[in-house]
Amino acid sequence: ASKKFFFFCLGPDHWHKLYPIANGDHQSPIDIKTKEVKKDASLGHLQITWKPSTCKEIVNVGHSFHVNFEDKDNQSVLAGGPLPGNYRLCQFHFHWGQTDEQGSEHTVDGGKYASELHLVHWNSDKYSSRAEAFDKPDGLAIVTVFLKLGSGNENLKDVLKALDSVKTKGKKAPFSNFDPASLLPKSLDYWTYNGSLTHPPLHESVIWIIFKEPITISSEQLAHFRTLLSSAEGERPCPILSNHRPPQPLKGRVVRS
Ligand SMILES: NS(=O)(=O)c1ccc(C(=O)NCc2ccc(F)cc2F)cc1
Repeated sequence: ASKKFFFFCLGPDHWHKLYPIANGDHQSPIDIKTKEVKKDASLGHLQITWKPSTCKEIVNVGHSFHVNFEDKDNQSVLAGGPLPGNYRLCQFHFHWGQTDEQGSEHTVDGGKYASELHLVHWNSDKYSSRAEAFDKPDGLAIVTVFLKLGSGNENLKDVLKALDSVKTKGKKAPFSNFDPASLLPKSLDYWTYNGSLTHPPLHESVIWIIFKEPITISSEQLAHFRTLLSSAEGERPCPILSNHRPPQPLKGRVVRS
């Protein structure tokens, strides 16, 4: 595991040596070229049922932080849109950059946002756990919200405050009764395409659902993300200044809306 973690830290250009799928045909993120998006009338509305009571804890995973949800039953689920059935919410996390001018993983017509929120769900109709679902082509559905540099986001305050209790790698703290729907934009119009996890093990197991409308985040809130440490308690502090993978080749895939 430490070898894998070491590789992780070498950065995206080295991952293919340990994870050959990094050069696969369904890698994420991608640049969304809006003129090449295909309108698909068969795509329905998303059905989002997230229960704040299933929110459980916040964890420093070394390269980011995860807010984990209780996923032993179908209380917080996603369905509709491009999905064949129910997908259970298991965690959300953010990606950010060294400066406010970059940080998102997906880009739109080459444009980068300051940050990107991923709400990770697994196919609980077909698989019995997230671990079983994680490497299956229809295993995961990740709802994505762009964060545009602007005024402070009131709904991020609780998450940012909780960050102060998980500063160092491996630390976790209780985090309950948070409503992830408070981080959604007004419009639920979305793009969708098939891709992968954006960092190792890079499984090509993700149905991506990306909202077109961003929410906002302030420069101070972004700076707060960057105070998170990849170092463990007692080690020399090493801030996580950026954790976003650059866009990958589309390889003939079609983005639909
Ligand atoms: N940035 S992203 O949204 O694309 C993303 C989401 C989740 C994970 C993850 O949990 N990886 C560890 C992991 C944990 C368990 C498991 F079974 C497989 C596995 F990849 C990686 C990337």
